[in-house]
Amino acid sequence: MWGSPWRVVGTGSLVRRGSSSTSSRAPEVVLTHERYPVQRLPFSVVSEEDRAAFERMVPGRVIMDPEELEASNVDWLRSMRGCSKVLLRPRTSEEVSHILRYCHERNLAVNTQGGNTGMVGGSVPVFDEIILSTALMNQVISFHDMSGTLVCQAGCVLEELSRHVEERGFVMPLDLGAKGTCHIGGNLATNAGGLRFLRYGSLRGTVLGLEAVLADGTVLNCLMSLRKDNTGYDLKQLFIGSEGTLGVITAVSILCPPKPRAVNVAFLGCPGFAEVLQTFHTCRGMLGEILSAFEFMDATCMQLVGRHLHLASPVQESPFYVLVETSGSRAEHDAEKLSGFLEQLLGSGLVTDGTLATDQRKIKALWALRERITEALSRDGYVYKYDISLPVERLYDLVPDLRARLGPRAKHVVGYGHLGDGNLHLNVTAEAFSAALLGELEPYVYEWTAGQRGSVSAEHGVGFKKRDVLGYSKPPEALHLMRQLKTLLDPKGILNPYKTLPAQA
Ligand SMILES: O=C(O)CC[C@@H](O)C(=O)O
Ligand SMILES: [Zn+2]
Repeated sequence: MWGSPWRVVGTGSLVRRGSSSTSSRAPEVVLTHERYPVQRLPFSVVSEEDRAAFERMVPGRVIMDPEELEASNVDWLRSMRGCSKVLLRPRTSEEVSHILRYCHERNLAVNTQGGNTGMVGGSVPVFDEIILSTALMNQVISFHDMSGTLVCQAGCVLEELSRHVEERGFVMPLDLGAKGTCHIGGNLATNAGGLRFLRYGSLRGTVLGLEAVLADGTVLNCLMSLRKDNTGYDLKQLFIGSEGTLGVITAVSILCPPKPRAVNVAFLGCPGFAEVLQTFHTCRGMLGEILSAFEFMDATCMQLVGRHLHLASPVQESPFYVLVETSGSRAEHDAEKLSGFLEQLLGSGLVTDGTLATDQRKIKALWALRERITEALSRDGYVYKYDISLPVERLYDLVPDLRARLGPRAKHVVGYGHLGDGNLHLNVTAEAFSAALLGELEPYVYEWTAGQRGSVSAEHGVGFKKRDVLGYSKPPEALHLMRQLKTLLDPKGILNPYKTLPAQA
């Protein structure tokens, strides 16, 4: 019987707290330019006179204290370290404009930073770039109850926005593990994907407008709230996913869908990846439009979540686990549909055990198992991260392949991710960073991905770490056009240098 194996687990946290340095044995982070071959570009060095000028622009918000700077010079993964000596905290677009106009004139490089939760080194300086933090640009400007349109400053924390719109009967179309820390501006700048992608699609579709400050200080106000605006080039799209290299996003207008009245989550154990795929196929067909997430993780992920975060599996040990979420409008009807469907899965052998959660606390606990894998991995050692898009039927092939290839040189090789979006998170952990291990992983992983016509970055972006592998996913003509756009919008290249575009020979 389906009824008996269902068990529910205790509540878990959905917030990515602080940096991953929670482990007491976290090794010192070496300077990025010592680990990777990169030359400082000829930008000016911040002088006393510059500091005094910034102090006039953002009084009391020019940070030079080394301890405060430390948190912004090092990325969340503790894999990159810049050596910026100045962090600025503007409150308004006007202040951002004054700062950029000045930096443009003085040829000073700027690294925009939101919550600093990025995975590809895009949010931290590589050398001594000025850090422009959006932390104090955290005001909700308006919310329109009729349309569900939220307009806010770029530094609002995603989870706070979620709360704001949920109190009004709507949801943010974006949700991700770092929600307690990441900023909406950073989400747009990286075109973050996350856990609701299957349901609400890309941010490119739900963002209605934005305001950005260009490298020379020009404020580009495209903060529209219209569903339809077919007036030529859609300039906001240039800034979405540009990772702070074309302008600084200062405000956002985003369309929030109505909050689903009935959310249910099932957590299932599957005997193999073929069964995971078949379960997805069946879910799509049977659950139809109420299917809102389909995530998977392998057994090693579950072991690490147990070992490092003490979260217990709610189902019997299995080679794979699947999290299925439904979001609909009729609570009982949806729960019945899901439960009937799951019984069928169990009967067919696609699933060997499962648990169903219909109340908020249990739903959160099940999501925590999936959302907190990143945190568990960060406590396992140094993490090599790959975030790739692949044809769904090939999604897991690379994981056993790498396990065999790397043998004991890797501590763990895991695969998990947004199966419904064809997005694998392939992570390899080791005791410490090793250039030799990196050399075995790259370009192998990227060549393999390109061989499947996949993308070397499904949702985490390019940042610093992937800038030289874009050629695996984009033709030379596209890279050339990207560079031309960069030159047009940021002729001196002061905005987030060393990121997103391949290094020039
Ligand atoms: O840590 C990772 O590799 C993935 C992070 C995030 O995109 C997730 O889906 O949990
Ligand atoms: Zn993800």
